[in-house]
Amino acid sequence: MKVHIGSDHGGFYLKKQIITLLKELKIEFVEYGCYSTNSVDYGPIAMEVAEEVAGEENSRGILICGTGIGMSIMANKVKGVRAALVHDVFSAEATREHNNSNILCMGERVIGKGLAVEIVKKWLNTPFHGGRHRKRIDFIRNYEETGGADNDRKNE
Ligand SMILES: O=C(CO)[C@H](O)[C@H](O)[C@H](O)COP(=O)(O)O
Repeated sequence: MKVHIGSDHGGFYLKKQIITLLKELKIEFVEYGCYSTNSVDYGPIAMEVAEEVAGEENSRGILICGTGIGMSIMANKVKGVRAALVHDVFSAEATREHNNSNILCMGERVIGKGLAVEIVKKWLNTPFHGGRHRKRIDFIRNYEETGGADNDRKNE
């Protein structure tokens, strides 16, 4: 698995700490901006990471800003991306098992390093459960591809 990791200025320090973790875990990664605490916009960074993840099989993304919200909104605009904004370990596990999320978003102004590290470890190591969750993801994918034209609007 390869991890694409980026942040804006609001997530810069936490990105560096997570990169240290990825090195310790010997996980291949590519770092994207930003490269200092100078103010930048999260949109272009989220877009770049999200497009890489969407275009490369078996890759994942980690995006960090002040809250994780701007990053997750932008990343989820990219077809094939399922970005999850996560600030607890339970959700980190659930979003892998249920949503097969391929991008993890976090907010440096929301959680500390210790919790963020536990979230990343859980998120990286938890497999997708498939089964009933697969058709729910297919529903989203179909919406992306067709605008929902033939999505069944009934909940079965
Ligand atoms: O997009 C965000 C909020 O949803 C991020 O937290 C940004 O990092 C934040 O908006 C940046 O704010 P700043 O006041 O420009 O540092």
